[in-house]
Amino acid sequence: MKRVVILGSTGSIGTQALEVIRSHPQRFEVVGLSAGTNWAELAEQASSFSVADTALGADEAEQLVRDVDADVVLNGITGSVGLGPTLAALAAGRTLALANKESLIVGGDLVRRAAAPGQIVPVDSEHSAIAQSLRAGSGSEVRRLVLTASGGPFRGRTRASLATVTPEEALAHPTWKMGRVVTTNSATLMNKGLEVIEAHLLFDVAFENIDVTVHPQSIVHSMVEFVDGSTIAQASPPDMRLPISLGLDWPDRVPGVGVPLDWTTAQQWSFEPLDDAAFPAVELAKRVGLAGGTYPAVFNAANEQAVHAFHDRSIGFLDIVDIVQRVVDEHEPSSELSRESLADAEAWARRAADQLID
Ligand SMILES: NC(=O)C1=CN([C@@H]2O[C@H](COP(=O)(O)OP(=O)(O)OC[C@H]3O[C@@H](n4cnc5c(N)ncnc54)[C@H](OP(=O)(O)O)[C@@H]3O)[C@@H](O)[C@H]2O)C=CC1
Ligand SMILES: CC(=O)[C@@H](O)[C@H](O)COP(=O)(O)O
Ligand SMILES: [Mn+2]
Repeated sequence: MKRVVILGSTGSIGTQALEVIRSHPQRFEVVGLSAGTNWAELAEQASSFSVADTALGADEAEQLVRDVDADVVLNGITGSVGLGPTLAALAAGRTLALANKESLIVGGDLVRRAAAPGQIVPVDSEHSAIAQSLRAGSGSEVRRLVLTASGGPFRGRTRASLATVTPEEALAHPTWKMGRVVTTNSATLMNKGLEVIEAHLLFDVAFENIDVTVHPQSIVHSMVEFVDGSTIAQASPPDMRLPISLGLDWPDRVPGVGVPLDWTTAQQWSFEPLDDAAFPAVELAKRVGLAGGTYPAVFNAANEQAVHAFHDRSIGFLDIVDIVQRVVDEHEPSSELSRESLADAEAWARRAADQLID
């Protein structure tokens, strides 16, 4: 029986994790829940799962992780605000089932140094796919990682045609139902940029050996190419309950959690190159990841600011990545990597982005 704390329990990841747990009571027990501000839904969840320990906000979530004895902490918080809870889970020796990619990307080596081997289990579907594929070979046999991308709702569009798209259009993801920020990031391809950095940090593969291919069906969730030319991929219908259940019970698989593929439709799978001219976010992310230090924190913070401004209709869709690019270009990196230097870099980036937004 795995004792599980769910951070971000009221969100897309959190509610799906509760679905997995409810349907497998012999395997999992919820012992802690946290949300941002949605106290009513949090209270309902706590009552429904008989959970005594709950938290509101990132600081309380960080304390909950320290106080509650658990085997696994699922971090399903949105944004770099999840960094504190991520570090607390690692320090407490919990298995960290990580959906909150921003905490790893922003924390960088601060998070990597805090994690024991295998302590972080990726929940992000591409990184779960890579972790599953890596079981087919050893680390030294890996030549390349290939991240798949749906291409988002604007796949095939020219940059010029994207100037006037609306928040509603950006949220119409073709294959996944997710929270607002990650869905918007999928539309700008910032999500894929973030995921390239995430893959580098999780699997220690050089950026030059991490590629992106657009796969509109979101069935193949990513692939690993080995030195002998063999490529191992993980494929399943787009359903986050599968990577979530693996995050909770790694390396064991939870029977019946996902619906198998219907192979008679496999001929509809397609792959195509990413249009870097229309969607420059991935190339920018690789530069940011290579620079490291406080650059990823600035990259992500500027994006969080711009995404919120886009949804407030203060800026246009193309302004999001443009603002991120300009803030990154203005950044003077800190020489040290600490929670303080990261917080300072993020605060600077949010102010710089806000000046460009206003
Ligand atoms: N949804 C998906 O399918 C996927 C998501 N991810 C990643 O997982 C993470 C969560 O995404 P998703 O579930 O879609 O997001 P949602 O926006 O649906 O949920 C976010 C959760 O975090 C909570 N939260 C928000 N702000 C804070 C805060 N300041 N302190 C504490 N808790 C907070 C929210 O609480 P409240 O309800 O009170 O606002 C909510 O429970 C993201 O990093 C995303 O990139 C990765 C792959 C797939
Ligand atoms: C389900 C998941 O992991 C998301 O991060 C998803 O990858 C977003 O889809 P894109 O491939 O469009 O970014
Ligand atoms: Mn993903």
